[in-house]
Amino acid sequence: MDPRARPYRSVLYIPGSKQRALEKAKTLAVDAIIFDLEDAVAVDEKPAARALLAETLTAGGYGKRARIVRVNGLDTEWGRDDVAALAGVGPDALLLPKVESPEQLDALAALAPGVPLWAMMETPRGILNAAAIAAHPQLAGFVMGTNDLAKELGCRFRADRMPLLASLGHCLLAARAEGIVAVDGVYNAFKDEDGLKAECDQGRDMGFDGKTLIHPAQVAAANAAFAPAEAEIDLARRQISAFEEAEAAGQGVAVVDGRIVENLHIITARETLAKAAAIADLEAET
Ligand SMILES: CC(C)(COP(=O)(O)OP(=O)(O)OC[C@H]1O[C@@H](n2cnc3c(N)ncnc32)[C@H](O)[C@@H]1OP(=O)(O)O)[C@@H](O)C(=O)NCCC(=O)NCCSC(=O)C[C@H](O)C(=O)O
Ligand SMILES: [Mg+2]
Repeated sequence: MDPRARPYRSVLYIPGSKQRALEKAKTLAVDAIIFDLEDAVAVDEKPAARALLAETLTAGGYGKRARIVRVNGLDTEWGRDDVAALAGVGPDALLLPKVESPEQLDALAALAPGVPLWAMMETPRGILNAAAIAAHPQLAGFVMGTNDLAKELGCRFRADRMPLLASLGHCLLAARAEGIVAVDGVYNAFKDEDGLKAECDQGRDMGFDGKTLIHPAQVAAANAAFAPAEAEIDLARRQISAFEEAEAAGQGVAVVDGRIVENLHIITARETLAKAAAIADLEAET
């Protein structure tokens, strides 16, 4: 199945230790949830969070929201127990942090056969190996870990994210080459609506499928930024109709709003309409 067939506009992290937030998520209009056992959970709380998450996911109640579990790295004392407890409770994917090589995914795949895997891209070595990681046969998605990446690079946080753009673009190339999902990193200042909107728009402009979020207040902005706008849907329809008319008249090119429309634009137009339909389906059921 095409991993990009479903929307990933809003992908909300929830610390696996926070029962109230785990409940709250059942009411939020998110496309996907990352149930986190890694950095959002304190060391002393990890075993209890793992047990709570296994119980919570077994009980269900998350509707059509994609359920992604971020386990601890397999080189930590918790990683293997996380996978043992959660691979069997029906997650839509397991997310491995700080992936640097396809061999790390092999190790996770051996513990979770058949479960789709996602990779956090957040270290310089991981970014450099993005093409090989994206090509792993069980991999379905990348999540950009821009906090860890900024830490590793020693760069400053800037509104335009200039220091991170090479890494973001490199991972997008790798994801698109393999047809997997690519979700942008988090925006830490969760009360800054304007800043969040600007960063969502930048991620959408670059080609990301959506944005990872840390707070419910961020959901609406991400859903809006990563959905096709009404004007884009209208243009897609008009392009398809004009191109079909041109083809019927024996021509390979149409003109819409003063711009040429060729077969390649029709592929994009159809993808826009398919994405809008997938979002409508999801919103009808969550
Ligand atoms: C940032 C927070 C610590 C803020 O928490 P809090 O002060 O409790 O927020 P509010 O009081 O405004 O909460 C209002 C209600 O919303 C619920 N809530 C809060 N956050 C979430 C959430 N993430 N998911 C679901 N529900 C949430 C509260 O429970 C309140 O509910 P109610 O009382 O019933 O109305 C907190 O938001 C938080 O912990 N966020 C997640 C932080 C996190 O997951 N961090 C790790 C991921 S980021 C990262 O590591 C990325 C990557 O690896 C990298 O390197 O970049
Ligand atoms: Mg991280």
